[in-house]
Amino acid sequence: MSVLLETQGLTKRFGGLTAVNGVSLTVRRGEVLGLLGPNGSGKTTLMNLISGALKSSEGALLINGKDMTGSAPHRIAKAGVARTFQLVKILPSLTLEENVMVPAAFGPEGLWGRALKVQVAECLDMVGLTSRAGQQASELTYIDQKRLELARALASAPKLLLLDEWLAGLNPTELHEGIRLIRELEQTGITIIMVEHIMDAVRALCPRCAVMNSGTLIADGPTVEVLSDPHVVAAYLGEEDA
Ligand SMILES: Nc1ncnc2c1ncn2[C@@H]1O[C@H](COP(=O)(O)OP(=O)(O)OP(=O)(O)O)[C@@H](O)[C@H]1O
Repeated sequence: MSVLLETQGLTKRFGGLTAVNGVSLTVRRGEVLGLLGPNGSGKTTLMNLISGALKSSEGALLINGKDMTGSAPHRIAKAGVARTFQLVKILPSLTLEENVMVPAAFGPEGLWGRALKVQVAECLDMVGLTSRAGQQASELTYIDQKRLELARALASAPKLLLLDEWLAGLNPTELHEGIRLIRELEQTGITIIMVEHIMDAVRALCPRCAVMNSGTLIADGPTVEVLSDPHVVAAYLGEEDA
């Protein structure tokens, strides 16, 4: 598997606070990487650096071998990165179809006409929302809002999908559905980095995980090994285990 994403000593300072501190991470095509760590350890900031929402203070970001350090979010999106947010971002007054149409038409793919229709239909189908395409987004349940957000992220046909606690807040049945959905996505060959606190989901979906603490990467390896590392368990995961 070839390398899709590489961060080299990526660092982000907010005034005197170093939120991400020299993180070097390599993600290969088709991998599903779990990004773990206690609250405030820098996971979302790292996702923001990868998506271009934040510019790094130091270090480099390479996507598909290309140096994208300091690039604007739309350039990084064009390079194949899409994301979901911790707090769902959908357009409540629009239909589901329109919600997906917006990023498909105005995102890096810039689709129109028949190609746009096909892409919207495929994305809604991938997340199981085809039968509700014409419904208004405000009418959706929480899990369906999450599905829609995922469809919006998929609209730009990303190579790398960043999921920021996409499974958070789901009840056990919904969680089961959510895990199944991510597994289906994985089978399409897409590369995924998922920030996740739900350890059952991490075990089910991520063969590899990386753990952050106070902005620093403290573990990176096969999930079984990382999660059973006594230091990781005791210091960072014990209280979070679901
Ligand atoms: N825009 C900002 N300005 C100042 N400080 C920030 C900013 N964004 C994040 N931080 C700080 O950076 C640190 C890392 O935050 P971050 O949100 O990346 O952690 P996290 O691991 O994603 O936490 P959580 O699991 O709670 O979402 C925290 O101390 C946070 O308060």
